Amino acid sequence: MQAPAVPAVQQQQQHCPISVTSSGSRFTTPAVVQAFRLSSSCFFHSSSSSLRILRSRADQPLRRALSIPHHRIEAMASGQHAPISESAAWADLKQHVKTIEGTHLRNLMQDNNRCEELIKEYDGIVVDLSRQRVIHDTVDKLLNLAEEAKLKEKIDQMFDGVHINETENRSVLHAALRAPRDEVINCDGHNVVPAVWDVLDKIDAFSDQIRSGSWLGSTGKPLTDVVAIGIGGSFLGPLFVHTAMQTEPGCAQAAKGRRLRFLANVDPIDVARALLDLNQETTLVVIVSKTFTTAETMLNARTVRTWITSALGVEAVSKHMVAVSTNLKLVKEFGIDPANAFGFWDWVGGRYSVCSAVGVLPLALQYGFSHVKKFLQGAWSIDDHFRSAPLESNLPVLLGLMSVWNVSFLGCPARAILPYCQALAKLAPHIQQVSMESNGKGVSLDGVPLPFGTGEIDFGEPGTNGQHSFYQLIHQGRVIPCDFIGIIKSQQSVYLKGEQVSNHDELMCNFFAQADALAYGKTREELVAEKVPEALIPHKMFSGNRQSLSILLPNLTPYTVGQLLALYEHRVAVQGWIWGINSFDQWGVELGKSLAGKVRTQMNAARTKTQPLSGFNYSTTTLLTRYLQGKTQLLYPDPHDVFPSNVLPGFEK
Ligand SMILES: O=P(O)(O)OC[C@H]1O[C@](O)(CO)[C@@H](O)[C@@H]1O
Repeated sequence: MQAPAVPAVQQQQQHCPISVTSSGSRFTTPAVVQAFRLSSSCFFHSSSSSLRILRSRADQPLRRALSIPHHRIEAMASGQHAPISESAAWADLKQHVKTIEGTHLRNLMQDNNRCEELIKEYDGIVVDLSRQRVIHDTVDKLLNLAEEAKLKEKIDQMFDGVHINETENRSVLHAALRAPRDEVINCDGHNVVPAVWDVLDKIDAFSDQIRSGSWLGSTGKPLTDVVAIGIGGSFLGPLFVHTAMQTEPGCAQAAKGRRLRFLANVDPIDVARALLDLNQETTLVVIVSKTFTTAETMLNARTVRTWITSALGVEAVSKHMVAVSTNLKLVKEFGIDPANAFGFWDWVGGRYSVCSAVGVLPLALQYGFSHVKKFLQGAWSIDDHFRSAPLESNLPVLLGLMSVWNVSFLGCPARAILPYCQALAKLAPHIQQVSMESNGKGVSLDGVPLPFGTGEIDFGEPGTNGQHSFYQLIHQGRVIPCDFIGIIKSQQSVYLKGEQVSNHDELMCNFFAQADALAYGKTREELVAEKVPEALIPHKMFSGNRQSLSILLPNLTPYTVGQLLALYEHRVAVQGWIWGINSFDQWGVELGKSLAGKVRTQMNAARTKTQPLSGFNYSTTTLLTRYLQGKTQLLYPDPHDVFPSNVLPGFEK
């Protein structure tokens, strides 16, 4: 690795007088040097004499000489951190963009040494970064940026249980959820690993009771079907892992005769879909909510409780409903025996909770705990790598840095997640939440508006389906950095006699082809050589030079699913730490929730007392009025229970 670049301010220092005269005052050398030191650091501290000088009325020539804007001096004085974009490492990367703009991946890919340097491997996972628009220097400069952002310290702080989620005053310890029994991970002075394993052991025993039939429903029948009710992080992660495990032969075998459904949306259509063909007598309902207050989840929980009790009576709740939450008080108030509740902790963020009981319970019920344990072990393999590997060979760090490079320097705010594996169909929706809820922020950790955009717009579909959908835009329209994810040994094997390749090989041919198509493109010369008519040449040209990265997994087992999950989770955290934001809160979801509450109150008043709407703008009033006048709506007051009635047309028996 190269030596860190000389920070811009230090370069200035070489040209700047060592003492500055301002309004007749002469500043001493140490003050100027100290100011230089402060301005070259990402972290600014108050109470230094240089700050007092800089804030004084006589400071203007000095500030100008140091290129420090007044608002920054004030921020320094109040203890705020400078945005990373004011660092020398950031400026150096901005400058470096010009060098990269003079390159093309078509040429960069010919440098085998470069490619070799950019292909990384850990615990069976190969990450190929050679199709990123980077050269050796770029990686060095990104590592300088990581150093400037104190990335290593941030990673250590996370694993040390420091309250890095500052706005909620919480630790961020989802890694502890998959730590081996003998690991020590402290939060507020206590090792949390034993408590994690208490819950895992409880899930192991409970899932075994359900699966073996030693726990029966209220009418004495085995509970073969599970409906997990939850939304956001209490849904997307478990759905992703379930979808990935469903077709894995060992898991499929273990799940024989069982069904796992998810109910997330408050839309009654989702209720109908989740309950279709299920029988209350053989159904176990798991209510999953970290807070146990989420409006959608709680209405769905009450709805399904009614579905259970209307058929089996109120006493059936104790046999047919369990809960996963950090709020065991509300679980009890809901009517679920605390003995049938599986807890977790406020140091687990909702979108990082799939390795807590949130995911482990429904998945263990479906596949048995032993399979889920392997998933946790896979995630821990990456956790351990993340906390201990040097940054230059640390997979989540490198992935995160590449994303920062693409978003903040190459101007590509979106990212496509393209698994060439149908079992990973729910990876992109899950990572959408992990990434966008974490990093879609507008202010720094200090609450200061950031002068650059953060976060990525994540979307994706499995290949090759995506190829027949949005890849046109990726090839000839906008530049969207792509993550290609391929599997060496498929969960399923099909080879038809007489076909050139097996079905999985056919899929993977596309995986390999797409990355090169994006990188190389197709030139006018190539088209001319192919005798393409002149009029069509502009339409058939591909600029190429479109970056992607490839992740190759040996197979798709619970273990590698865990690895993939942790890889993305930590990558997102790396991005957030570089940008200087809090990736672990989500205040941006609150406003819409509270406005929905206001609409709910008025909706009820309008339906029950035909009260006129008030306080809404013209647009909302018009649409709400039209909605309320609709003839197909339920009429209040006649709140008959939903089940068994015909309010779910098409699904009644
Ligand atoms: O698990 P809970 O508390 O019901 O929250 C569900 C989801 O709602 C959010 O708070 C906001 O969408 C997510 O962060 C969370 O995963």
